[in-house]
Amino acid sequence: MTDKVHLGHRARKRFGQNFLCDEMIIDKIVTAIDPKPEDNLVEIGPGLGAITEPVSELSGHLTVVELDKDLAQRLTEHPFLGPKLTVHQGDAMKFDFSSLIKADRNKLKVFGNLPYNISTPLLFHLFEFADNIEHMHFMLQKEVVKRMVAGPGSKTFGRLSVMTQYYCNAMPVIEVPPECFKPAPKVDSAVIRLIPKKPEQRTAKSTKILNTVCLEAFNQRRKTLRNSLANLLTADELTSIGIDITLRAESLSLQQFIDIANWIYDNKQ
Ligand SMILES: C[S@@+](CC[C@H](N)C(=O)[O-])C[C@H]1O[C@@H](n2cnc3c(N)ncnc32)[C@H](O)[C@@H]1O
Repeated sequence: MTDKVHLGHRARKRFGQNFLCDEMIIDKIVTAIDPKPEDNLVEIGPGLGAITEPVSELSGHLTVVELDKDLAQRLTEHPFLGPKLTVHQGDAMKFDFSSLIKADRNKLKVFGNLPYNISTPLLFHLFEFADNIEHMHFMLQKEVVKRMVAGPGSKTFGRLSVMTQYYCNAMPVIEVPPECFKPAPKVDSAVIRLIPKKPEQRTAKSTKILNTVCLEAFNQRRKTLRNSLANLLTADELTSIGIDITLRAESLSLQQFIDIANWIYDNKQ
């Protein structure tokens, strides 16, 4: 039970609270973020400030978005940290990250040890702001990181892989065992670096359609594309785009997913 109380705060499971307590890992994360005074830094879920504090020492200022009212208040009132922070108490999944871009401010550098229970929808929300973001560093479940970086042919290649790689160049940077957190999660963790691609590299005419194609294709991943995509296109239509209808979703490249989505956009809208 005592494991659940860290720095006088009882961890709330519903907010996905697992606080980092390993100085070496914190150091590695801060080195990966490489904070500078001119940076427009944003942390999601600062919690008790494990990463916030060393980042603020290097940057002088950062914005934080924290859902837990007690933790947000604790940070605001913190004698040393408080003055260096702009604290937004609220849900990062509803936060308009573009509101932090001001004429005199650089693109955002976003980071956080994310609440694992909402990490996928939160990542999708952040992808919407790809044009406002320079880079992101997130601690996630190692399984999620594996899925994000998986390529065609891999068992973990799925919608999260396609959508992550559509928006960003993604690379795992640090592996983190459970004992580096209080309380310790039941799973291994890893930090991923995400660098949004330039708008001209993101050639889907509708990301909504791209997402739908992924949902349909991977929903029944053991089926061939002729069957799994039957709700969206006929076998002839798929063949006309150059897709082998006897393949499964896990064999398609990112570009082929984009080609299918753009064909639907051009012909079925
Ligand atoms: C895994 S903890 C990380 C805390 C701290 N950054 C650390 O590394 O020790 C996740 C943090 O995200 C906060 N959180 C949970 N859901 C959130 C949401 N929807 N929006 C913003 N913050 C959230 C939690 O309250 C908690 O502080």
